Amino acid sequence: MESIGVLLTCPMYTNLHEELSNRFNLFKLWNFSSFQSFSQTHANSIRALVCDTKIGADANTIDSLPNLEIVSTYSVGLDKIDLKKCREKGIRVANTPDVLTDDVADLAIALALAVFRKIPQSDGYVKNGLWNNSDYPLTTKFSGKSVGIVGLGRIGSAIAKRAAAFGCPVSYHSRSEKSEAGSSYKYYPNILDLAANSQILVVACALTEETRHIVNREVIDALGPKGVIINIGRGPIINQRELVSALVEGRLGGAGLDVFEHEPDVPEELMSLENVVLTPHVGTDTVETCNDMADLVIANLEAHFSGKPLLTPVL
Ligand SMILES: O=CC(=O)O
Repeated sequence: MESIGVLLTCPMYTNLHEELSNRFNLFKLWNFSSFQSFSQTHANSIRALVCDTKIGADANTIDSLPNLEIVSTYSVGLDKIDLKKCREKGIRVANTPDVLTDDVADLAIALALAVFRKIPQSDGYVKNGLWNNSDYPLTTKFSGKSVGIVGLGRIGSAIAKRAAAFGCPVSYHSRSEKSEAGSSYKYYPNILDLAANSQILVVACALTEETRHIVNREVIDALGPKGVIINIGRGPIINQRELVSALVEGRLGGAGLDVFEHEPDVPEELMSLENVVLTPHVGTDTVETCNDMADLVIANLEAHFSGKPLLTPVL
């Protein structure tokens, strides 16, 4: 397969780069001054595109690569890929579901614990030598808080399982009621009702046109001044302007955020808030999971170019 041209849209995980270049004729887009300068010379060579949550495959990129057959994304999220265009042009798409579910669900719970128990602040308290002066102030209990999950897919379900183990009653909102959730989790057809009946709202759905800004001012206000939002999905699912003003004005109790509307830019106002814990979109970023994701990206490419079924097809 050494002659097959594969384009990597941006730096991802070095093991993935190495494994790809061992098997394919790998082009790294960031080694060129612009997409135009790359495509003028190499567009015809590219039969596969490997992208991720930072730089995906938009309509222009897809149209500029006349021999593109497959997009294999190093992510479960598909919001950076123009799926309509891929469908129109018969381009296959594969992603990396399942292997990353545990890590993202773990981070959701970790963020909730960090916000309620003020783990980053109490760590700073010890490291800054303040413990000798006085005990750390009391925090808030996480176990037993009602958790509302937006999106009960693979990751949402894994969060639900974890939250239930902490004694948290779990409810959810999604497009339709999930039969497999049975009587364990209460379904709310309306996200406002979910927020009004939850102490913690966890955003775990995919970003689509329907879910963009689904968490708006009304939803935030329904959660209220003691409520906490956790977002491990995508930034634009929450109206970030409304989130920031609710936090600054004390209309929302706190937030644990791994994703942002214009990442890596993070609103300045969030930096100094005690009730906010921020992580830089690292939900899947453990060595174990990144190795599994990289293996899946490559396995999908190899399957495609050997005429075998994709392991995790989207299209
Ligand atoms: O955000 C991470 C992913 O979509 O894999």
